[in-house]
Amino acid sequence: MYKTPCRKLTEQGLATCWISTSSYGLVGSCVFQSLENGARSGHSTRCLLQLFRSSTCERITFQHLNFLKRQYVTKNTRGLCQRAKAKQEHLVAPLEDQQPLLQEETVIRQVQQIPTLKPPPCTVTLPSETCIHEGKASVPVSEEPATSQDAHKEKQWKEVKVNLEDLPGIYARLSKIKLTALVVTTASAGFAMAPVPFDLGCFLLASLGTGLASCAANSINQYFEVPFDSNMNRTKNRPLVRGQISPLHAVSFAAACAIPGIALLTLAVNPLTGALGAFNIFLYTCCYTPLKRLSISNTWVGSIVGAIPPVMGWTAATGSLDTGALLLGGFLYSWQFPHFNALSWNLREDYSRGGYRMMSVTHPGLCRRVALRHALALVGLSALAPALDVTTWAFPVVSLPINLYISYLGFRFHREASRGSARRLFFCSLWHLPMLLLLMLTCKKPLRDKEDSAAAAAPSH
Ligand code: HEM
Ligand SMILES: CC(C)=CCC/C(C)=C/CC/C(C)=C/COP(=O)(O)OP(=O)(O)O
Repeated sequence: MYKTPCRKLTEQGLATCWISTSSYGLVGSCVFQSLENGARSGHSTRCLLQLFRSSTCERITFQHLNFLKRQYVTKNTRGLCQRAKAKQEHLVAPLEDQQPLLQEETVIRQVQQIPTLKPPPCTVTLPSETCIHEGKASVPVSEEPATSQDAHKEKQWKEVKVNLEDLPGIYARLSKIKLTALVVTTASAGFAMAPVPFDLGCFLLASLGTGLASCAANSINQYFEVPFDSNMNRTKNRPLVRGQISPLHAVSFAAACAIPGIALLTLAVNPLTGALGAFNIFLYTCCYTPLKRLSISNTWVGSIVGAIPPVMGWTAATGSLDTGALLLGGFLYSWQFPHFNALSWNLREDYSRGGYRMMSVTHPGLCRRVALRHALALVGLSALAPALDVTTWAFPVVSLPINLYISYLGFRFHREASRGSARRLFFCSLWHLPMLLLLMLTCKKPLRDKEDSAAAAAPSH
């Protein structure tokens, strides 16, 4: 009886391991965020945060890591405080609208004529002047009438406070949750297609680990692309671009997903699957993401990233990398070209504004040819499946209609090069993949057939 290579860790040991690692990371990032929120509002929380931070000022903190300095100047690091001077009231920023100021001045004059109304003295702490670790007193601002205080407050740099109930939605968008869901589906299909008895525990652990790894990869990808995403209509509302969470929070979330995810895959499934997951995070964040701005070859690298999850599903079930795993990966590899090339066709302006090197922008003919070529490749791969003993011969027949349809749309996209043909091909790709995987599962080669054919192939003594 075939024993799946799924490591038989005790359930509670495994659960403890995962819960402790990921909850530390997640709780850590939430606590950090709520402390940061609290520090802005309450003095006691500020002392607590100061305690937390001053206790770590000798040790390396996140703020010392260069890559986090880039986007946001944090308030609590000596070298990072901006020495902005409080803006003189009469100096108005060039982009500021003069109108409200004129109204304010009239209102101020009216207010000053009313003898009883004396606005209370106010002390406003300017963020750039509140280097918490220096414990600087708040900078007193001369007594101003109420309305201009509001105007003054309006001009101040404000940190966006995260409401804890918004975090699930923010994390979902950081993880590109719909893309991650389909990635996990492909990994599950790879697991289910493997020629071994189905192990539910291993299946769930492999799916969870792959999903966490995908969430981590997408979060890091978005962290690296903040400056460019802000230039694209499609991505300008992403959490980091809008400042809904800090880079430190996003990176903590990515770590809180990556560490337990890869640990689950390595310890609870098998080292090969864990290694593939870690490699894929590296490939997506450190190869594909920078390549997007350098060369059109990024799409081929991205297709490898998308092809690895079904291979991980197969290796999770079998513990080995064989032709069936590569076939599943081949399906995903080819599927991504019609999927993305069609999508990017209607995003050419956006992609060029974001400074990305995409075929649709620089090589439009190649973009359409590659999409058609790989749509047709899906027909060929479906015929290969029974030859490699992954499915029965019914699969190429039942999958032919949807493969011919996506190829037809690919042909129209290639010939017409219109927005409509591109949109139809992209949306077709979103249902074609799950449908193809479902048909593959229904046509999976029965195990006993495999054992019979293996026995028949074995030399008789
Ligand atoms: C070369 C590889 C790929 C590239 C360049 C790519 C690119 C994209 C882009 C730019 C979008 C639009 C996202 C948005 O609306 O902001 C998208 C949507 C999507 N992609 Fe891909 N993708 C690739 C591979 C994959 C893979 C491997 C999967 C899953 C197996 C996938 C599943 C999806 C899904 C489900 C959507 C719709 C998500 C939504 O509407 O929010 N993609 N893809
Ligand atoms: C196990 C594991 C690590 C799986 C990772 C799977 C994964 C994240 C696949 C995505 C493939 C891909 C290139 C998407 C486009 O990203 P993009 O940056 O071009 O999309 P964007 O422009 O919308 O940000």
